[in-house]
Amino acid sequence: MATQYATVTWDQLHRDARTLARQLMPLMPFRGVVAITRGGMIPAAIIARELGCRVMETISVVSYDEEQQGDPVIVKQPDAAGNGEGFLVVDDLVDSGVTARLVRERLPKAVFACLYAKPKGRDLTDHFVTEVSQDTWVLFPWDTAPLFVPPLVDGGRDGGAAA
Ligand SMILES: O=P(O)(O)OC[C@H]1O[C@H](OP(=O)(O)OP(=O)(O)O)[C@H](O)[C@@H]1O
Ligand SMILES: Nc1nc2[nH]cnc2c(=O)[nH]1
Ligand SMILES: [Mg+2]
Repeated sequence: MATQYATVTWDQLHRDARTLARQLMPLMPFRGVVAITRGGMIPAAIIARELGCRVMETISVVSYDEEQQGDPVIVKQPDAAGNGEGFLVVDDLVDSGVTARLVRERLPKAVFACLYAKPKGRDLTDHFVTEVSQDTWVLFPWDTAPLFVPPLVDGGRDGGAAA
């Protein structure tokens, strides 16, 4: 169970996706990009734009219900990617590594990249931008919304420092 949360803004996500694309430039060209849905779709689109990739495929793995992990199942196959040769697989993050392991079994020849990596899953990704601790739950911009926080003088929590 996560003991802390890290909020990623749209700006930060875009910067991190561009940083990852820069890391991947030496591996060009790719035949296409495979996004692990759903979390990998926006990072994959940003990276495909930076690398000039027009061919995009998806693989859908279902394993989490909120923060609770179950057995992973591929509910949509990446048929256009064959065994992954020449393809770049993109996800938002690796946590336990369960999703990445299953996708790598399905696409053994692909290069795997994600924005954020927790220690347990780090070795399952070929590339990542930032490591976060295992007990941190990353909140992506599509998971969150800006909220009104009452001023301290009105009895509000410390919205800036403690949020
Ligand atoms: O390394 P793991 O422990 O497998 O966790 C990482 C996976 O979990 C999240 O996806 P999720 O299953 O929540 O689905 P979503 O992308 O559709 O939100 C995240 O987007 C990764 O794909
Ligand atoms: N949003 C989100 N989904 C996850 N799936 C596995 N770990 C995480 C995480 O830290 N944040
Ligand atoms: Mg996911």
